[in-house]
Amino acid sequence: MDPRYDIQRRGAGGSGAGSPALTGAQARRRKMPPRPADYKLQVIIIGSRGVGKTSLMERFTDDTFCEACKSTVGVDFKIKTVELRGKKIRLQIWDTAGQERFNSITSAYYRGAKGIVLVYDITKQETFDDLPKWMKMIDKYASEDAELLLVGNKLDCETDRTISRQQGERFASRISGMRFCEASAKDNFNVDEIFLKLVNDILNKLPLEDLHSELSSSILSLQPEPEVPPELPPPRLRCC
Ligand SMILES: Nc1nc2c(ncn2[C@@H]2O[C@H](COP(=O)(O)OP(=O)(O)OP(=O)(O)O)[C@@H](O)[C@H]2O)c(=O)[nH]1
Repeated sequence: MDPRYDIQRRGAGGSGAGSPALTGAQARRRKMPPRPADYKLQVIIIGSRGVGKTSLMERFTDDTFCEACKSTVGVDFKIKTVELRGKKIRLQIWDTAGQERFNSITSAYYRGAKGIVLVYDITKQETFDDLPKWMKMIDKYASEDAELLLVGNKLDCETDRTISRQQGERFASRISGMRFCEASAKDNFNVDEIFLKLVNDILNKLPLEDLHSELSSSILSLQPEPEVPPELPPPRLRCC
């Protein structure tokens, strides 16, 4: 049994030598502290303006969709805890601005990401043509072992499609280890799969020592975490 949970149960149950036994009602009133996450992972979503990066993140974290989203300025993030393979994983998802003028800000977030979701819009040729430019950003700023997933978004707009599924697959197949899928943030199609598959691949790839260090950093972060990791610039503001 994982010793961490053993310690927590003893604390919460109060049945140790020095603690008086609780009545049933007292025990029910006393809340069990939430089980800490086993791992903490960061993933980043990149791609050209308007492809649906924010929409994919918000669909996954809050199950919401905004028809008229404001463009992201700089970066934003959301956290979602998922359970996978019996482990609790605290996923920090960084949503970046697609506009090139923010590249100097967004590039700072690549390094810590264990997974990168590169998004294009299946109805907009230019967002697909931009992919090599995003790959250059990945090569320059991301960790070499980051998991990569290419996503063709807006699958609900099939009638306006300009990029075939085969084109997306072909692009991904030319990049070592890159996975591919099509999705729709609007219709909530394949959105959970994007993030869960990525997390699963990250867990598969992490060497044992890394798993242990991810684990210890989770154990250490028992106090509330700062809204923004201190070494990073402040999150984006939304503009019209
Ligand atoms: N039809 C359809 N529209 C979508 C989908 N995902 C996003 N959109 C729309 O596309 C527009 C841009 O979405 P965002 O999520 O803001 O795109 P983004 O990539 O974050 O854009 P930037 O922040 O400017 O880089 C919005 O009007 C969304 O409603 C989708 O799956 N289908």
